[in-house]
Amino acid sequence: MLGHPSAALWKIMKTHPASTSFANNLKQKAFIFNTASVIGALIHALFIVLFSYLEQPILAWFNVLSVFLWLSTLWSNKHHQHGLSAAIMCGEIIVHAFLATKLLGAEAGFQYYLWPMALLIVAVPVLPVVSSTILGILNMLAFGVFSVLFKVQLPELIPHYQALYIFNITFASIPFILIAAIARCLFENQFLKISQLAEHDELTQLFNRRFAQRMLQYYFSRQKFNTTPFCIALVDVDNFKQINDELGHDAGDEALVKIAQYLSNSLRESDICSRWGGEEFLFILPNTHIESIQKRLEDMCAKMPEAVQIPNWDAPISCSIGLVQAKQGESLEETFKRTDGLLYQAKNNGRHQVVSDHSKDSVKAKMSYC
Ligand SMILES: Nc1nc2c(ncn2[C@@H]2O[C@H](COP(=O)(O)OP(=O)(O)OP(=O)(O)O)[C@@H](O)[C@H]2O)c(=O)[nH]1
Repeated sequence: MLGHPSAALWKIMKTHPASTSFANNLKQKAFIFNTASVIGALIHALFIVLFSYLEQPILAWFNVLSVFLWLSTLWSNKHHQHGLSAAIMCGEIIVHAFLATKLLGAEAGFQYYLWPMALLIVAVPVLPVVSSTILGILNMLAFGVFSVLFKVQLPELIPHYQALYIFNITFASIPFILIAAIARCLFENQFLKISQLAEHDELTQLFNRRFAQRMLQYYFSRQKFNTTPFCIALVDVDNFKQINDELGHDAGDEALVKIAQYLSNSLRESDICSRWGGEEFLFILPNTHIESIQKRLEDMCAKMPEAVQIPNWDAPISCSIGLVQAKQGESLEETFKRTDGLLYQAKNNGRHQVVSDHSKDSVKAKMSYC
């Protein structure tokens, strides 16, 4: 069973390899790993020169091998074998840090490269979380052991050590910060994309019913402690079936998009305009009394036929609205039932109007050209 949302997403991506999320995911991983491969190969090429200068032939020759290993990860990245790339990089860094700290001592600072490696392997999801955490811990264990165990082996190199130490700390910390920044950007981007998909209606780009329901629950839960009034309006497009029947479903969709734009543009920024389903929309209007909002909705309703027009359709496109102000102590279901009842009245009264519970006897605010 897939309990966690990311597990569900992972399953979708695996079952539908052509999906955008899967392609984006591969692209992002390939970008991170290709960057790591190139930077890794360059730094190790630099180390060949450095170790030759320090007369450390074992380390110089090992770095020749390292350059090939890091370049070989470009091949595994190309074939989306990022787990293999991570294993090669991780293995190389551990052996390299071991050799360098053993031969030069921990003061040379080569063990610090284990930090960005640990971060890369844990932060970028190329291996299952347990394996990557174990590998990350292994890197950090190696860091601790090498730092404690290996003392300076070649005292004559001491004048170089400060420069070497600063060089290593710098080159180890740059990828560390970079990986953290990339991981954060990816997380934020993906979070935004997923929230956008989860909370918005695909056709109209308005908030969807799920989001509106959550917001309704939020405002109702707050109402117990807060006396700020808020209103709800249920908006239903009039005779929409005719548009679909006569012009086809695509023209109907086009009309819905235009209607949605018009409705949401007519509200304040703090109001929530959602697609409740089909040709029905729900407004949540916080911090507002019914007296002030009713006039605005009447205006919106009156101007709609002029504002919303689609090709080959001369009949006015209008809507009917049921509007209520939430009452203290009333449940969400009861309030919603009232709103639905007023919308029903608006339809029965001839459509293209706002009916609210503004006055005691449910004032009907009928538009001049109904
Ligand atoms: N094109 C399109 N049509 C939709 C969509 N969702 C619902 N509809 C159509 O909206 C129409 C709703 O019809 P009805 O419930 O009879 O309502 P109506 O014709 O608007 O009549 P009244 O509400 O009584 O004024 C149906 O034809 C649905 O197929 C959609 O996403 N796209």
